[in-house]
Amino acid sequence: MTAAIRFSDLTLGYDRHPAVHHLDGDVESGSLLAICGPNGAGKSTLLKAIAGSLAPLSGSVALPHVKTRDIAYLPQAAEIDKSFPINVFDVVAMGLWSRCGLFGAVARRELARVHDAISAVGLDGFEDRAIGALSGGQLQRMLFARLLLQDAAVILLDEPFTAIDSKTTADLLALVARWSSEKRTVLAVLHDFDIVREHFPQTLLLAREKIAWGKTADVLTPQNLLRARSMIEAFDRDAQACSRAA
Ligand SMILES: Nc1ncnc2c1ncn2[C@@H]1O[C@H](COP(=O)(O)OP(=O)(O)OP(=O)(O)O)[C@@H](O)[C@H]1O
Repeated sequence: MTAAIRFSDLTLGYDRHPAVHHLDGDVESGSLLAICGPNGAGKSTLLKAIAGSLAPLSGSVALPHVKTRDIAYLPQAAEIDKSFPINVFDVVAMGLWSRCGLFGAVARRELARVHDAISAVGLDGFEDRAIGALSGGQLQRMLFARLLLQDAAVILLDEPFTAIDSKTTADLLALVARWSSEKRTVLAVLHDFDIVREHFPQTLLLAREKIAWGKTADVLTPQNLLRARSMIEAFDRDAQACSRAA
């Protein structure tokens, strides 16, 4: 197997308070991996480290065959500033930044690609709409259009279907399936186990450390889920350092 992402004794945290402890393992290139776990388990923290926006406290996360520009990251909806005065077209066009530069003009030939991406997520006619005037589902469709244009080898999705209706979820899951068929590596933080069981062959169950990682049916067992919950409930918020030896 070729590893797209390699975790080596990875410990992550904020102000030296660990949030993810001693994670080891490889994410296989082209795999479709769900990251599950209770609130506060460290799932978003892990995606941020893979995206390169959070440096490890110790250990490493490596993407041996992937350039930084080849990672696309969809943050949680709560992290998007909807008051920013920008329209749908311009947000989606930002998906081209690795080719045009962040503030570069979109070349004429690229305009069609932006329109195609907007169309692919069902937002035809919304090009000039300010993002503050989009519904939650429309906003998520727009962000998926941007991901489409990024054309990345590794795609990180943080709770992509939270508060999204079933039709929009189904449409966006079809895009995830398309990315997977194109052999891209897709990691998604998800709370809906029905979606995970149906659409994600592999799962990492996290509760500040790895509880289980492998085939989804083997990971999402009542025993593992109970263990994950009790790990989070037992967590000492004031702990300065990891209690396990590195
Ligand atoms: N910027 C930050 N500064 C300090 N602590 C943080 C920060 N972000 C997250 N944390 C803490 O790190 C721990 C893991 O948070 P994280 O957001 O990764 O969890 P999660 O599994 O994604 O949770 P949820 O399901 O609630 O989104 C939590 O205890 C959280 O309070």
